[in-house]
Amino acid sequence: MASTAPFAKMNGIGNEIIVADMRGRADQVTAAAALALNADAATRFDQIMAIHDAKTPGTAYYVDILNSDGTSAQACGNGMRCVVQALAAETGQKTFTFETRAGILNAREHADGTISVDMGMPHFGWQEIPLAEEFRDTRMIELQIGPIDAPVLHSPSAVSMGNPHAIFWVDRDVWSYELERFGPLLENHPIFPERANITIAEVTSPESMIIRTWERGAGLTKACGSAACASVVAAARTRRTGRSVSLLTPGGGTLHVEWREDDHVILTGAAEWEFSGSFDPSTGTWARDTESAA
Ligand SMILES: N[C@@H](CCC[C@H](N)C(=O)O)C(=O)O
Repeated sequence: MASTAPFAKMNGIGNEIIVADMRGRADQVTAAAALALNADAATRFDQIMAIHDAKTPGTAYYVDILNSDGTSAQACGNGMRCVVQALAAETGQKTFTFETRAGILNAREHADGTISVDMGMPHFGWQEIPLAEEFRDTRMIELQIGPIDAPVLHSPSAVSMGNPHAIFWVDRDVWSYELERFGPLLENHPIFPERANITIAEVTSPESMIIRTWERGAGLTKACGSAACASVVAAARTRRTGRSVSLLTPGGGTLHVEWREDDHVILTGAAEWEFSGSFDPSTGTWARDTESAA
């Protein structure tokens, strides 16, 4: 294997993450490597979080995010928690400032091992999300799926958390919807020029909801952190919940999201290491560390 980089297979409450250590190197994880890693059951992932040397003074690292289809993403809340856990274990530090395509973000590991990531401010303008046509009010946009006179899902809220999200509100079991069928159609709908992450959300109280997400570039996942943030912001904007909400996700894990009065959205939850190895960032060829678990 040529010029390998260390990686850790991790998960953020079930969101499958590869944390790749690209520090001290000038190359990138290629789309071909992402596709190869995702094709192997042992390294199948939803996102790769590639940690690079910092580009901007005041930040510790630049984090590049790749979806399992090889495309780039601006934000990944669950992946950022995995990055923090890996770096905290290595350095003993508890707080970090990162740069991503979406901008600078801060994160902290708490004494109980949970991690909070400041996901920045949400954006609601149709050009910021982006949408393909003008919607003055993105709390509810015109979009539906299913029969025209009896849509199965309709009128989602649209939000940017650095990446595009559409939240469809439902009042019955989120599992009763065929998200695996509707997800790809909605992700690639012409209204979303950069595609979108598609979430079905059931509000269960002013402080709780259940969500399922079809992720742009990754499909159905066990959790999506930026979708949790987008769902809470959209729910609070439409007076469905308050600004501090716990979310049950498909993997059975819980995330907590607080939309602070200063407009920043804080995502809190757990992260878990599974095993470590090394890989070729240009091809995805990999080997497991011999002392690794599982
Ligand atoms: N799993 C992530 C979101 C990943 C990015 C997304 N698929 C996109 O392309 O925007 C999370 O935890 O936020």
